[in-house]
Amino acid sequence: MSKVLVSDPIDQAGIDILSQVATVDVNTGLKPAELIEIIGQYDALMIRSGTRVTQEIIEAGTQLKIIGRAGVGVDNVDVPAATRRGIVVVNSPEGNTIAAAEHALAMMLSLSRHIPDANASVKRGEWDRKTFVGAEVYKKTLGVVGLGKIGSHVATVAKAMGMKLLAYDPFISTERAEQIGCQLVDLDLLMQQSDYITLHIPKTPETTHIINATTLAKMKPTARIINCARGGIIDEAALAAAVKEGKIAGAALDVFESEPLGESDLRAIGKDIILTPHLGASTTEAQVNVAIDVAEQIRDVLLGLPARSAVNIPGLGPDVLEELKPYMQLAETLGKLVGQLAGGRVELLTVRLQGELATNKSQPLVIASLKGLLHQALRERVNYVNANIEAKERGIRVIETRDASARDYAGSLRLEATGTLGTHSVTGALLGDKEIHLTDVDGFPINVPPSKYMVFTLHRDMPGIIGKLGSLLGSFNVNIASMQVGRKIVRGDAVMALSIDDPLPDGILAEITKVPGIRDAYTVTL
Ligand SMILES: NC(=O)c1ccc[n+]([C@@H]2O[C@H](COP(=O)([O-])OP(=O)(O)OC[C@H]3O[C@@H](n4cnc5c(N)ncnc54)[C@H](O)[C@@H]3O)[C@@H](O)[C@H]2O)c1
Ligand SMILES: O=C(O)CC[C@@H](O)C(=O)O
Repeated sequence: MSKVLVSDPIDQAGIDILSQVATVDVNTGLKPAELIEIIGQYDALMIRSGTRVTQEIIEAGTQLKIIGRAGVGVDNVDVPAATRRGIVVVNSPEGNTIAAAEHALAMMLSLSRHIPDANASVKRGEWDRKTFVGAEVYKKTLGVVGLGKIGSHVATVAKAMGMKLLAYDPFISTERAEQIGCQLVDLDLLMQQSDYITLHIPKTPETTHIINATTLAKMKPTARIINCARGGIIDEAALAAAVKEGKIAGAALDVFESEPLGESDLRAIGKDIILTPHLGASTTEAQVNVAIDVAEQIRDVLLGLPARSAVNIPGLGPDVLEELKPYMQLAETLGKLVGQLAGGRVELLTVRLQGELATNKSQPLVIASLKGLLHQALRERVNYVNANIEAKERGIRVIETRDASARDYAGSLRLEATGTLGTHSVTGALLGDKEIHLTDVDGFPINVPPSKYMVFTLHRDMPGIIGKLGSLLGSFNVNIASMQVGRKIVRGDAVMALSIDDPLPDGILAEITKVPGIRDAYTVTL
């Protein structure tokens, strides 16, 4: 049975799902060295934001197939390192959207009405109605930085509260922003004109300290800023100084450059700064959503099924997978075949989508072709996650072409591999939408279903050659299951495809090429 380590607190609903297929160990609060020590026994790791999955941990996780992040941000996972190792990284892109958006809205209202400090003052026995005079958000301008899932929900609710909306998001169309009721502006204008600014962007090299002393200086002295996205998007030292010096009216932070928050000037500022300990996703509803979402994906991957929200398998969403799955199997088989025919080191792979297939997304088919091509060298180490990287690292160039006019089959796929030993090509199609057939090898038309063990020959089409090959294989006790010859002209060059019941014993390939008329022979395991 597979083993799953859950290293941050997750809802029981997730544990129940994982337990259907695996032994689940919940072991939270581990130090990095402790995690490194035990991770080697596990097939899957499920985390929230508390566990930092570094390259070292990934390298120690020799059995790991999947890392599941019960939440949105995967910035606590070294995704490139996981990808290199072929480990799928999944998240829950939508499970806590509402929770995080509502936390940002709560922060905005708490800031404008000083609720945390007013509450603390009453609890201390005071009745101070002067210190806590607030401001209304109605008719004020909210600047939303990042108009994705959370930013859009914040904007929609804020609009209903009568706020005017500005947004900065270079990857969102004006039409989309207008649908939500936002005017798209650049960051400078947003900083200058907003009364409240709320951040909903990922932490990337571009967004790190995107809010700094210079950008903060552009804000109105009455304006307030909220960060429920990621620590490090705001320069905390610059923010503390801006609030302390009255350059801006206040700030509310749920996330920090380093978590848990250590020594910080932010703690020393009174009612104008509100701090929460990364609570954006901490609602009962969100925790059930993300736990179920991610646990289901871990379960599926452990059962050999695809994950629906893998962050490191480009272009392989659930809809694409469903539609292209049979063609991906075709691509992988053709990749295995052409790689073995080419032998040696392949330098160039040309993937041609033909007929109906020409209108489809090519990326999944390229990934599957590369997975097949690299199987010979990497075996189980290559998968949909790392096939592209492994190919790049080996210097394999990929060219994608399309030919919608190729109509022999509804849709077909042609792979051509050029390597140190020459060029070979194979074409395949699906019969009845499912059954894989090889329809061409090295330009010679054939029509055979691939089988596990095959032999291909390039020979002259002449009387007696098939019989001689049959007798030779028979003399070595090799049983032929099927045989087909493809030729372009009578008594010209031809290709023979043989399916055999067992692997070809060592040394026989050389004997085959000694048969008069046979120029080349290849053995293939699919
Ligand atoms: N506090 C929490 O507990 C909590 C909970 C959930 C999510 N989050 C964080 O909230 C953030 C937003 O999550 P989401 O689900 O809305 O993500 P999302 O991917 O739906 O939206 C992010 C938006 O940011 C935009 N963006 C990317 N780079 C940008 C840049 N340089 N400048 C401006 N815009 C940019 C994208 O175009 C996208 O529209 C993430 O950082 C996520 O990790 C925090
Ligand atoms: O795990 C958490 O509680 C935080 C999750 C949140 O930061 C996210 O990115 O989804």
